[in-house]
Amino acid sequence: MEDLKQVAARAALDFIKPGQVIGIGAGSTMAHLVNYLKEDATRWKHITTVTSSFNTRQLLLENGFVVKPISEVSKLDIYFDGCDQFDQHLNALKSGGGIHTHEKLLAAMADKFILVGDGSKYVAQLYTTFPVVIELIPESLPFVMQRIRDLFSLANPVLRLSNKKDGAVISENGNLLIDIWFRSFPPLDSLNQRLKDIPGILETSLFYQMAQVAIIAGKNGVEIIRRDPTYLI
Ligand SMILES: O=C(CO)[C@H](O)[C@H](O)COP(=O)(O)O
Repeated sequence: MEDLKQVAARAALDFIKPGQVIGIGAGSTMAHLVNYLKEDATRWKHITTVTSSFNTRQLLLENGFVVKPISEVSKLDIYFDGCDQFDQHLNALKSGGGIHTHEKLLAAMADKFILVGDGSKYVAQLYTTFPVVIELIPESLPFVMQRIRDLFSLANPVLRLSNKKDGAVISENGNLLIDIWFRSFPPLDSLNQRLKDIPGILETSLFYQMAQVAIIAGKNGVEIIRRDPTYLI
């Protein structure tokens, strides 16, 4: 039997047209999407894919899809991705994977950025159960830590460490990651800019008003949510 992530992934197929350039993000929901594309390979063999994720790339290649490097693409028809959590305005936290810089790049270059997930991801407003993650250049670590503590008195910035090897997690760009644990979120509309104004910080895992559409699978079926109700899908 399909679980809800599979149901959401299957519903995503309705948005794709053969021949399109499709971005696919990270996580188990995106793996289900790749599997569904593979199941109907004759229909989907002519799509070109681009991905922010090492694991998704491996899966796409194993299943015979064309995968273009991000560095060769400036525009996508659609970017699909999961998230940790998103709210009614489709603001999303994409903190778990630590690959938000590439994810945000793909989201920004897509005509449509579509969040895909099961109903547990959809919350009235974002909770601080997930951190906001920042990617920063290694040299800036002590400065950025201090500046975050100065700017946000109730924030706890924690360097992300690897549990599979000694030392810090190194991003795909050779940088460090800091998980910023907020007791309550500062206003979301200015949070990205306040963080990115700190020299050394490259990008944050808060996707503020970026997604146009969300596909959510719940007990009562699939719901399609648009950030702007007049947006044509
Ligand atoms: O945001 C993400 C990575 O940063 C993933 O998309 C998110 O963790 C969703 O994973 P899953 O589909 O397994 O629930």
